[in-house]
Order: sequence, then C-alpha cells, then structure tokens
Amino acid sequence: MSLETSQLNELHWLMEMLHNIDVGLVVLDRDYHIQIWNGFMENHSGLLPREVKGKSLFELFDEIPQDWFKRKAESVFLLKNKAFTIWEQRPYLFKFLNYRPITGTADYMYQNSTFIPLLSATGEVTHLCLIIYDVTDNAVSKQDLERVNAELAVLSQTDALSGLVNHDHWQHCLQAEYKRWSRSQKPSSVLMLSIDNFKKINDSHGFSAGDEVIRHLSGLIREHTAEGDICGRYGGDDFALLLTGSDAARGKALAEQLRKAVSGAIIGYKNTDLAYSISLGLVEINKDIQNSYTWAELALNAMLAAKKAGGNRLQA
Ligand SMILES: Nc1nc2c(ncn2[C@@H]2O[C@H](COP(=O)(O)OP(=O)(O)OP(=O)(O)O)[C@@H](O)[C@H]2O)c(=O)[nH]1
Repeated sequence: MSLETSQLNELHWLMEMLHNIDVGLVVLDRDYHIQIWNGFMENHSGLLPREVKGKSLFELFDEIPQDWFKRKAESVFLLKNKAFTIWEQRPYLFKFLNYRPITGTADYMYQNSTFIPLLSATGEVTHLCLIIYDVTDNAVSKQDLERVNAELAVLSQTDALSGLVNHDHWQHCLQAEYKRWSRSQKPSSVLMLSIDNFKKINDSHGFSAGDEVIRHLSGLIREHTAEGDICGRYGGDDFALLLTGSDAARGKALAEQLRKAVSGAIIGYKNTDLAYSISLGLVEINKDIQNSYTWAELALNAMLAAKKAGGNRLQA
C-alpha cells in the first residue's frame, strides 16, 4: 500500500467517523452558508447534506436568532477564539424534537454548542465549525432535581395537618420581619390564637374530630388573612399569625372577624355538629420589644390572658 493510499484511507475513515459521531457538526462559511452537515444533523433535521449545502443557515432554520448568532460568530471570526452556548442560556440552537425514551418529558432536544474558528492555509478564519451536543438527559435531570428540591423546601416549611407554615419557619419569618422593622419602622403585628378547650373536643369526639377542627380553623385563617401575612401552626391547638405591615387597628379588626367567623361556624363531623371558639392575643411591634422572641412571647401571654378571662375573646 502506498503512502498516499494509506493517507487517503485515514482521511476517509476520519470523515466516516465525523459523519457518524453522536454530536452535530456543521461547517459554515463567512456568509453563514452551510458547507458540511454530518449524520447527526441529518438524522435530527431530516435534511440530507446535499439539501442544505450552500444554503443559508438562517433561511433553513428560522428558530436561530440571526442577530444574536451573528454577534457570537463574528467574535469567533475576528478574535479566532472559540465561543460557547449552554442550554441554561438558550435551550437549543436547532429546534430538534426529543426522541429519548428516558427523558421523553422534554419536547425538544436541549443543546450545548461550541463555535470553533477554522483557519485557512493563510491563517485567516474563513469558516466556522459548530458542534452541537445533545444534553437533554442532563438538562431534564437537573430540572427534575431543582423541582424536587423546591418541593422539598416547601414541604420542610409546611405543617402537614393545617397546610400552614410550621413553627420553625414561622419563627424564621418573624426574625426576618423584626429585622425589617428595625430598618423601616413600618408597623407589623403578631396575632396568637388558640382553640378553647380543645382537649375536650378530642376527648368527646375523638382525635380525628380534633384534626377536623384544626383543618377548619386553618381554612378560616387563610380566608381572613392577606397574601403577605404569614400564618403558622405554632404547635398543638395554637396558631401564630404575622400580620406584616399591619398596625394594631388592622390587627384587631382581623382578629375580631376571625373570632366571629369561628364562633358562628358549625362543623359537620360524622353525625355530630362541632362548635368551637378561639382566644386571641395581639401585639403590635414597638420600640420596647428587644427581639422577635419577646414579641412572640408577649402575644402568647396576651392570648393566655384572653383564655383566662373566659376565652372566645381578644386581648390586645
Ligand atoms: N386532634 C389533635 N389533637 C392534638 C394535636 N396536637 C395536640 N393535640 C391535643 O391538643 C390538646 C391540647 O390540650 P390543652 O393544652 O389542655 O389545651 P385546651 O384543651 O385547648 O385547653 P385550653 O388551652 O386551656 O383552652 C391535647 O389533648 C393534645 O393531645 C393534633 O395534631 N391533633
């Protein structure tokens, strides 16, 4: 075998490999006309190399934003440096359908791409090579992971029975609100509330009847509070409401509405009608309150005073 034949063979094999490799290869000239189009690009676009050769990239693939692409490519031509795009910035360059069985949830193939300057014999960049990587598996797993993490974060802050925020998260929000108040001095109030004689409900009608009452009260709390208010289950039959931006007057009005809604409600549970009442304690933040724990404690004490005075009332 002569040297030339062996070199020709190597070239042929190299071309075969490039044609069959599992990444997209495209060569563009200075006018963005396609010169090379490998098997990956053919398979995913449904267009044969002879159908695209010499044609404008932007006419064939109008999903590619021309201005953005040219800005990127011109820097490659000019500076003779590589450039990259990742799926997080732009999900894909070519709008290819996603056929992968495992990541079938994605409609389109997520792509990373590299722009490589191709030097001529004279050292000029006359062409550009685009390499397209199918990163759908990675992108979908990362998105799934982010979604699950976000769901877990919400779950870790939520009380399962009431659907309100749990004790720890509520305390965390209260600390943040206290710090915010230290800077802005905008009013804010804490409303603590507790079901009166809750143990009796459990003892007379069973624990699940008690659970039903907790769910009912949580629903009323959600109904009566505003979007920015942070409503939590403080523990057992105690609830804590952080009324952000509310002074004592608005807090009192809300507390009274809630108290009346509770005392007027009848919960149909199995064959019994359940009625209950709540005691409430309200404290608007003021300069004498040194930290968020004291603020919560003062509201708790006010609520206990309301209970002591007979229940079904507000102490502010
Ligand atoms: N059903 C139900 N009961 C709970 C839950 N958590 C705590 N409890 C019960 O809540 C009751 C609270 O009792 P107490 O602290 O004496 O409160 P109370 O009966 O409301 O008495 P006062 O606060 O004086 O009005 C206890 O019987 C606990 O077992 C829960 O998630 N579900």
